[in-house]
Amino acid sequence: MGRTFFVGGNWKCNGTSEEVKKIVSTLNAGQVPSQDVEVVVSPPFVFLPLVKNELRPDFHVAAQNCWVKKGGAFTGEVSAEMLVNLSIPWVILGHSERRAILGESDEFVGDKVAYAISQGLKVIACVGETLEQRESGSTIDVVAAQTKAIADRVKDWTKVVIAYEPVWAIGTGKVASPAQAQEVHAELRKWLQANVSAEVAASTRIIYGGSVNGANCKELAAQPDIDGFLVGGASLKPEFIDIIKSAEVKKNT
Ligand SMILES: O=C(CO)COP(=O)(O)O
Repeated sequence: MGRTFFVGGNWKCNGTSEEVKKIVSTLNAGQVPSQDVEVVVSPPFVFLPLVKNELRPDFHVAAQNCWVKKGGAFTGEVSAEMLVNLSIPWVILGHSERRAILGESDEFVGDKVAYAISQGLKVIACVGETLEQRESGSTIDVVAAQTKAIADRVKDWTKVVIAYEPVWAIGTGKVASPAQAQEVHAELRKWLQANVSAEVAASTRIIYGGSVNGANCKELAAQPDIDGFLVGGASLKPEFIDIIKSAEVKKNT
C-alpha cells in the first residue's frame, strides 16, 4: 500500500520551556523503528524553534495553526510563510477545538489548507463529528463535507494527512472502538476514491485521534484503514513512545 505509518503528537496549549525540554529528551531517548514510522510533534508556536533545534533529526515538528493567507496586518496570527522561513515542515489545520471554539468553518479550513500547501507546508487536516452528529446518524455526511471543502481547493494530496478525530473522543478518555474508527476511515477512503481519485484514496494517510494511549493503540493500529494517530494528552507522556511503536503492528498485517 505504501502508506508509511504516521504518529503526530499535538501538545495543544500546554507546557513550560522546562517541561518541553523534558519531553524532548524523553523522545530523543526513545527506541523506535524510525524507518517504519513518520513522527511529527506539534508544540505551541513559542516553543517551535526550541523543539526543532533539540529534537532528534528523524522526528519532525508541526505548528498547530497558521493564517489563511499571506501575512500582514493580522494581529496575533502566524503566517504559513513564517513557518516555511523557520523550516517548519508541517502544520495542523482544522482541529475541532479551533472549529468549535473559534468558529472556523469548513470553507475557512479548506482555504487554510490550500494556502499552507501553496507555500510549501505539509498539512495534518482534521475532520470529525460531534456526539450529537453521531447520534443523529450524520457522521459520514459531516466528515465528507469537511473533506470536500479541502478537496475542492487542494490538488496536491501528497502534502495532506487526514486526521479523523471524533469530537466526543477528544480528551474524554472515551476512545472510538477499533470498529467505529475503521468504519469512518474506510468511508473517508471511499469518498476520496469516488471524488478525487483511486490513487489518492490508496495513498493518503488517514490517522485517528481521540483518547489514544499506550494501552489502546495496538488494536486501533491493526485496523486496515488506520494509518497512524494524532495524539493529544498521551503525547506529553513517555507512553507516546509506545504509541509510536504500534507502527510495528502494521508490518504484520
Ligand atoms: O485532539 C486530539 C489530538 O489532536 C486528541 O486529544 P486526546 O488524545 O487528548 O484525546
